[in-house]
Amino acid sequence: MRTIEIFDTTLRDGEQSAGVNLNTIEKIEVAKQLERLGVDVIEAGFPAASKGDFDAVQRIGSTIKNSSVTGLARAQQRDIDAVWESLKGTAEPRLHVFLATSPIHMTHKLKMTPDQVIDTAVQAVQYAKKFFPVVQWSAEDACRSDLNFLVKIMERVIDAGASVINLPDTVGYITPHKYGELFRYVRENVPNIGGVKLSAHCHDDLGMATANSLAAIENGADQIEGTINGIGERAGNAALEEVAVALRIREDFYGATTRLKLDEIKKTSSLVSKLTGMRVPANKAVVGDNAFAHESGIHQDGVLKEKTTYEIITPELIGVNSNRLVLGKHSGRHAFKNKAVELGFDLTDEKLNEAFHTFKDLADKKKEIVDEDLFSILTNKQTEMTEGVGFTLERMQVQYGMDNIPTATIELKFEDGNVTRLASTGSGSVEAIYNTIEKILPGKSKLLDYKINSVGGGRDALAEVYVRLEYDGENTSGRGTAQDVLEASARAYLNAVNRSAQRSHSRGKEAVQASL
Ligand SMILES: CC(=O)SCCNC(=O)CCNC(=O)[C@H](O)C(C)(C)COP(=O)(O)OP(=O)(O)OC[C@H]1O[C@@H](n2cnc3c(N)ncnc32)[C@H](O)[C@@H]1OP(=O)(O)O
Ligand SMILES: CC(C)C(=O)C(=O)O
Ligand SMILES: [Mg+2]
Repeated sequence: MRTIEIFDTTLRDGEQSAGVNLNTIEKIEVAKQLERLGVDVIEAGFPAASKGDFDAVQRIGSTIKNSSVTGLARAQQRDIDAVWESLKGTAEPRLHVFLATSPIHMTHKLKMTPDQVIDTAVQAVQYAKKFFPVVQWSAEDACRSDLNFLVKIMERVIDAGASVINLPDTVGYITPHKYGELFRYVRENVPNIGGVKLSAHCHDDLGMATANSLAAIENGADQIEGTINGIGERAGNAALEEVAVALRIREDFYGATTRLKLDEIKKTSSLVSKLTGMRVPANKAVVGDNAFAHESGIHQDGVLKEKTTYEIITPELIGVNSNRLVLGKHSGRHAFKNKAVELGFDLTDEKLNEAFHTFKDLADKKKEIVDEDLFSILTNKQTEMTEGVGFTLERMQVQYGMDNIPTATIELKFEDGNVTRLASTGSGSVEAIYNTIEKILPGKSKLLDYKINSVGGGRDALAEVYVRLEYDGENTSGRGTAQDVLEASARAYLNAVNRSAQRSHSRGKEAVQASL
């Protein structure tokens, strides 16, 4: 049985999803969960893109021990240096460097001739090899590239030292049969390809990312790139959980496996969904809420008689816990801590204690506490921002009546301890809240997007709100959880503003350090 390496790019290509913006603490949590899932490589970011990306890659590189960590670079010394600076202390620093090879990209975007593209790619790989033991080179837009040109440039970058070659379907254009042919063709025609790993990187613009990845495996790909829940640029990337579970369920056909611990899939999916605010559709393969639900009589009858009539994947395979009722208001710290560990959290005693109090408060108000509630409480605690930056919601009162104008009165505490209380109206309760908050805040803000989900089920479920804002000219996003939708809405707004404040705070600290 062949083992396919899994290259996860949730934190790089996945974070390129419109509206997704993870901070360093959140990225570290995702990376730790990817490590538990057992991915071979974590692409942690694009260090040259920003100071925030650089820091996140550096911190992930020093935190993660059981997966390789890599960073993306353009074929430029500056970008390669940034990846090296961020990863040089790690056990096996890896570089992922790319350059487009399709006529469309070379002509219109890079404004380079094919020969210039070859020279640039070769120089970048040669330069990178001075530092990195493993260099992966990607032919961006490989699937719209001329085959002979691909063979020629691959031969040159392999000579220059690239040991992994990725053939991305950057715009999700190719079909499974053609993608398979591409892998076979380069294996048979690039003279120095022996010993080089071939990687597939698919996008889902035509809904074929998983099928294309599997076709690549059938035709000799050694590594599959993708993201959790298939998030990513435009329609997203190949969903790694789909590829891995397809390999397991159709082992008979593919004869290939991965090192993933499949029972960590559900947890990883929930974490990525929660932190990015990108909800997994109920009908999504493998991780959707309905993936194991049987609705119609004939199906239910079949499943009751024999599960395999309508179930090809068991919930247990991906770590779905059928025992949903776990803790209640009479539970103590030990049971809570056990459950936190079982759910994959490693909080400090102090944070665990704070999370326990939040759980107890919720248990007083809510009939049943389910895994989703605990997951939400613990993730919020684990990814909580540094104390003392931003604004705190002290009090809120909202008046709503069908014949009245909704009015919100809000008290916010500033970083320096000052408290401001104001009231304002709006056409609805949430708008009244946001108008009031905007009046109090010193910066100028504009709401760009608002989403609300319930956590778990039942009429007393927690509400989780995601917002995207422009605050002081910068795009930011935030999330808030509370039992009341209005409180969750206010908390999400303030969380977005505080994340923006924290970024300016870090920039300010760096400027002071640089001037010393
Ligand atoms: C298919 C993919 O997913 S590619 C990865 C996409 N990810 C990102 O873009 C990460 C976020 N990006 C950024 O922060 C910025 O775009 C930066 C910091 C990388 C670059 O910013 P800027 O220097 O302002 O350039 P800008 O983004 O406007 O344009 C990209 C430039 O890189 C060039 N370029 C694009 N790809 C490559 C490459 N692989 N190698 C070398 N140059 C490249 C473009 O031709 C363009 O050059 P030009 O300025 O000479 O026209
Ligand atoms: C940078 C490369 C690998 C990429 O993301 C793509 O081509 O889709
Ligand atoms: Mg991509």
